[in-house]
Amino acid sequence: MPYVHDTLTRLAKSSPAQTEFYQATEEVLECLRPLFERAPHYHQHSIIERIVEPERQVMFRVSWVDDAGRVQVNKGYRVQFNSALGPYKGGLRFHPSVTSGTIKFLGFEQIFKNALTGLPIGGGKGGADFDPKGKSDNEIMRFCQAFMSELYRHIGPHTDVPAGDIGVGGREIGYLFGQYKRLTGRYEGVLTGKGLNWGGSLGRKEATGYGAVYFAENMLAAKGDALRGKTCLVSGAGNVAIYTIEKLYELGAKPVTCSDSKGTIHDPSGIDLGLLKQLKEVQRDSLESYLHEHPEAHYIAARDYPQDGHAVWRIEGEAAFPCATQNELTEADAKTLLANGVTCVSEGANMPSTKEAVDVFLEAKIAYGPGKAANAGGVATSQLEMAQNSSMEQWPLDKVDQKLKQIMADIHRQCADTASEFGEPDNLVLGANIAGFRKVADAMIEQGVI
Ligand SMILES: NC(=O)C1=CN([C@@H]2O[C@H](COP(=O)(O)OP(=O)(O)OC[C@H]3O[C@@H](n4cnc5c(N)ncnc54)[C@H](O)[C@@H]3O)[C@@H](O)[C@H]2O)C=CC1
Ligand SMILES: O=C(O)CCC(=O)C(=O)O
Repeated sequence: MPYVHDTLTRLAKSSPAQTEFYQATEEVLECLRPLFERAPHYHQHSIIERIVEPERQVMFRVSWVDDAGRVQVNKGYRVQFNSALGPYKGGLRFHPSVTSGTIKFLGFEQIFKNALTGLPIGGGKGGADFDPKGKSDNEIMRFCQAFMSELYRHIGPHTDVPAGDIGVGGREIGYLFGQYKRLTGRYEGVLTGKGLNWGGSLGRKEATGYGAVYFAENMLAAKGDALRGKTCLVSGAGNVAIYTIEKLYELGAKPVTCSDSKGTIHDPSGIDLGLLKQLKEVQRDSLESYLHEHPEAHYIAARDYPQDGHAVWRIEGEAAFPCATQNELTEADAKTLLANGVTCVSEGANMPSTKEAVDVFLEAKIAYGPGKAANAGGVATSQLEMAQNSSMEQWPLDKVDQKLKQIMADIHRQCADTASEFGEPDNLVLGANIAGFRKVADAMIEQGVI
């Protein structure tokens, strides 16, 4: 259909050099072809033209002073992509690779992910090209305060509610919240992922990883299978990876890998979760230190791995959980995973598989859960945090976890039903994109041209 090509050509002209954003857009638009054939009114309302354009983008300078007294400058972003279903909702990423294209791809994915949760949240994302690695606590605090000194004007509990993503965890949310409160004088649910004794929700920290594992369990159950007893490959070593590993153990599976930007750990007897948490959540150390406690484990340094792809995906296993970053799993990786007997891939990260890798999974008809469905448990639980904040309650952990489990089952059912409705029952990419898009597009039509 010409509209995919036309839209991408227009985007390339109006928003140059945003390759990750084009990749995310192309996937969604390709999936919408059969919907548009059945429902041409989406064309008449120019929904595609409107949905690929953020409602608002803020770019700003973040100036802060490092420990040596030097002034440092970074670039900050908040993209308020779509508010058809509710206030903008989505994380903040602090990583040196961040550009406006990164934030736009993440914000675009967030629209459909948030729609799939069935909760009243629109799509947004933000961040900065700031590198938290090697910074002192005081530098992190000063950066967060400087970042919020601009961001606070654009957010609010009923307009836009940021949260964490790569490089933004509980510590950063604390500093951001403190500065928002200082600037506005308001104590309100303007951020999620907050500390448990000042407005946070039990279960939010764990939710993205747990949700990705629940999603895998749903995909496997639909095929008469389960995670119990399976050897699992996990990439990343941050928030999502750690709680993916924790839930895999709880469900009787054996996670044998994790990775950070410097290298991969393969521990055939199972990743030592207590040690991983200590290294990454407390010491903020490199994974190589895992070997001090477990000299029998294998460490593959990223610099020694020049091939196309990532070391995690070349290790034998039966289920795979990419939980690090975008495009970390290539076509060659996907082929190796299949050759090694992987039958389930559930994406904790956003867009971790390249387009070619996704095609390999879809062709093989394995249980493949795309990020916008499989990792939606994090943002869904953020919305549960918003609900608790607005009613000034704190729910017990089992209530939050039951809701999370149900939300992940509902997302899986929606994706699977929609995929079947369009004649491709195994294609949850198609199902997720059409199901998410329909909700947003229908709301946009009902709300008029704005
Ligand atoms: N935190 C959340 O609630 C959610 C996060 N996500 C996505 O999950 C992914 C991971 O995010 P978090 O765990 O929150 O971030 P994090 O900052 O806690 O951890 C990211 C981890 O991935 C590793 N990593 C980054 N680049 C890598 C590379 N090229 N190779 C190997 N490892 C690499 C880092 O070393 C780090 O250990 C991202 O794609 C994020 O957008 C998705 C939904 C919600
Ligand atoms: O919890 C949130 O609001 C956002 C989570 C997020 O950034 C994501 O789903 O990618």
